[in-house]
Amino acid sequence: MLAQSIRFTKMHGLGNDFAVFDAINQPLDFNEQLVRQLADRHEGIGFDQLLLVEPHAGDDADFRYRIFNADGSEVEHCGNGARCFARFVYEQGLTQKTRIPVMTESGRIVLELTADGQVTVNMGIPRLEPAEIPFIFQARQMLYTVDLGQDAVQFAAVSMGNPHAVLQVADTQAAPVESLGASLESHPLFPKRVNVGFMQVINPQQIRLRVFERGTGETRACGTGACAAVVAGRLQGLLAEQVQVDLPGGRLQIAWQGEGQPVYMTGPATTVYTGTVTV
Ligand SMILES: N[C@@H](CCC[C@H](N)C(=O)O)C(=O)O
Repeated sequence: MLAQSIRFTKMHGLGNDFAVFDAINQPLDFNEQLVRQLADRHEGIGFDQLLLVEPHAGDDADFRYRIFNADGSEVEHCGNGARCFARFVYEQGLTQKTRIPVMTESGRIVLELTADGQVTVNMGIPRLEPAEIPFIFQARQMLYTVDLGQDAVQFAAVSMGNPHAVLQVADTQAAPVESLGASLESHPLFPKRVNVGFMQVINPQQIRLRVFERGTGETRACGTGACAAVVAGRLQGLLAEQVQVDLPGGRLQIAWQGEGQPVYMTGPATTVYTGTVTV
């Protein structure tokens, strides 16, 4: 096959980094192996996720937003990526709108570029039934206990379009993010694997959070993880409607009125550089 040079933009949301590709103006054909190769931080571009901007057929959204983890798996949603997606389509002149409806694998979300340079995303309504996460458990519970061999762990399970387990910890600095994150990520009770958040409640308006992401490992920030943690914390009566989430890479504002309502996420989206890569 002939080598092809393709344009991309390197972006990040609080240090959760992306290569964003415009698949409207250039022909692209990614597969799992190519994504892994491009994600390699020594031999590729290096990123946590690859984001694809595609046309959307239908008038319910302006674009199709696709997401691939660094391990090549295609996933349903990415919150930090959604903010970068909005900045990308606006900066590249693919839209003049500042309120942009996009279609993801898990449904329609709305991205809004705000006057202060931030991006607010209506992240949709969280799903809590085990089958919707998906999580193999008979009935919905506020907290689930799962045996991991020597230890039993307790967590809340939330789908923000993608699956999350949220554990409460006394101190995120001391939390076993790598070891426990990896064991839960691929636990057989989560047939599509899971993102694992470690949440420290500072007060009802503030949490600290570290996330071991499915298909990537620990990232500096996880937008859907921040939403899932606030949903889990609110359902347990620990958090207020507006919560500041402090991640290793910086701060997100999350707002959730309660069950049946969408979650709103606000934070920055940064363009780093534009380049070409030959594949
Ligand atoms: N970094 C993301 C989430 C990316 C997808 C996730 N790893 C998954 O597999 O569901 C975010 O900001 O939400």
